[in-house]
Amino acid sequence: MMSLVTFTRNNALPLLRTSITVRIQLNSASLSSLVRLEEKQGYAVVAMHKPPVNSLSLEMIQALSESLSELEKNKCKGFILTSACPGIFSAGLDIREMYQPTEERLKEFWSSLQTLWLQLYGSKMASVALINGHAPAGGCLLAMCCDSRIMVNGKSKIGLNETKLGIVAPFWFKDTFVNTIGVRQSERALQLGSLFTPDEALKIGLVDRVLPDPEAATAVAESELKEFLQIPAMARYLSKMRIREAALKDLLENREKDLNTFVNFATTDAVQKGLGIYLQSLAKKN
Ligand SMILES: CCCC/C=C/CC(=O)SCCNC(=O)CCNC(=O)[C@H](O)C(C)(C)COP(=O)(O)OP(=O)(O)OC[C@H]1O[C@@H](n2cnc3c(N)ncnc32)[C@H](O)[C@@H]1OP(=O)(O)O
Repeated sequence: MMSLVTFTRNNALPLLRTSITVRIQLNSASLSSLVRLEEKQGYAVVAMHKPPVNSLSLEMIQALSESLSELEKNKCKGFILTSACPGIFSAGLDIREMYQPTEERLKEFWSSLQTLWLQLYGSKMASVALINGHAPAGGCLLAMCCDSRIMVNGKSKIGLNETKLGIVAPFWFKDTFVNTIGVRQSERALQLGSLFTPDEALKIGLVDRVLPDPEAATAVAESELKEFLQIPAMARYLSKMRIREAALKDLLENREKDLNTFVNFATTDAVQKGLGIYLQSLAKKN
C-alpha cells in the first residue's frame, strides 16, 4: 500500500523555503507519521515520531529503513537522527513485538531490524545522533550506529540494559558496543545491563558531547555533522569501514543463523515469562 513520509525541504535558493512531500512505498498506511524527514541545507534531519516512547515496532523499523533509503536515493550526504517525542530518544525494541508473537511476524520483525542495522551502521552518509531523551537498548543501538553522539543533559539514560529484562543482546549489538566503548567497558556494562547518565556516558565514550539543553545540543549536532561533511566523502566512508566492516560482514554472512537464534531464544518459556513481567512492571508504573 502506498504511504507517505513527510519530507520538508528548507533551502536558501531559489525559493528560500519550499515544502515537498516525497512519496515512498511503505508496507502500511500507518507508517506515515512515524518518521519525520526534514531537508536542511546540505543534510537532513530524521526525527522519530511514535509517541509515547518511540518503541521500535516492526512498522517503526521499516519506516526508519525506508527513510534512509529515501535519503540515499536523493543523494543526501548526511543526517541528524533524533526524536520528535519530548524526553525520549527511543525506548528500544517494542517489547510487545517479542511477547507472545506469531512466528511469522517475529521473523519479519527481526529481519527488518537486521536490515536497518546493516543500513545504518554501514551507511555512506555521515550521521550524528542528537540524543534528546532516554535511549535504552535498541535506542542506544541506533545512536551507536551514527558517527557521532550528542546528548542533552538531564535525567535520561543510555545503554544496553537487555540483561535486566532477562534477555541477551545479540552479537551485532555487542560488536557495535565494543567498537564504540571498547572491550572492558562493554563486558562489564553488558553483564550488568548498565544504563548511564549523560555524564557517565561521556566518561566512557558512549557519547561524544553533553549539552545543557536541546537548543545547544541541536546547534552542536549541526556543526558536528558539518565537520564530518567537510572531509572527502570516500576517504571518510572507507575509514569508517576499517572499523565497522568486520561486524557488518559477520551479520551479513550469518543472517539466517542469527534470525533462528533470536526466534528460538525469544520464544522460550523463560524469556516469555520475563518479558511478561517486565511489561507488567512498565504498566504498573502508570
Ligand atoms: C530476545 C533478544 C532480543 C535482544 C534485544 C533487545 C533490545 C531491546 O531494545 S529490548 C527493549 C528494552 N527497552 C527498555 O527496557 C525500555 C523500557 N521502557 C522504559 O524504561 C521507559 O518506558 C522509558 C524510560 C523509556 C520512558 O519512561 P516514561 O516514564 O517516560 O514512559 P513509561 O510510562 O514507562 O512508558 C509509556 C508507555 O510506553 C510503554 N513502553 C515503554 N517502553 C516500551 C518498549 N520498549 N516497548 C513497548 N512498550 C514500551 C509503557 O509500557 C507505557 O505503556 P502504557 O502507557 O500502555 O502503560
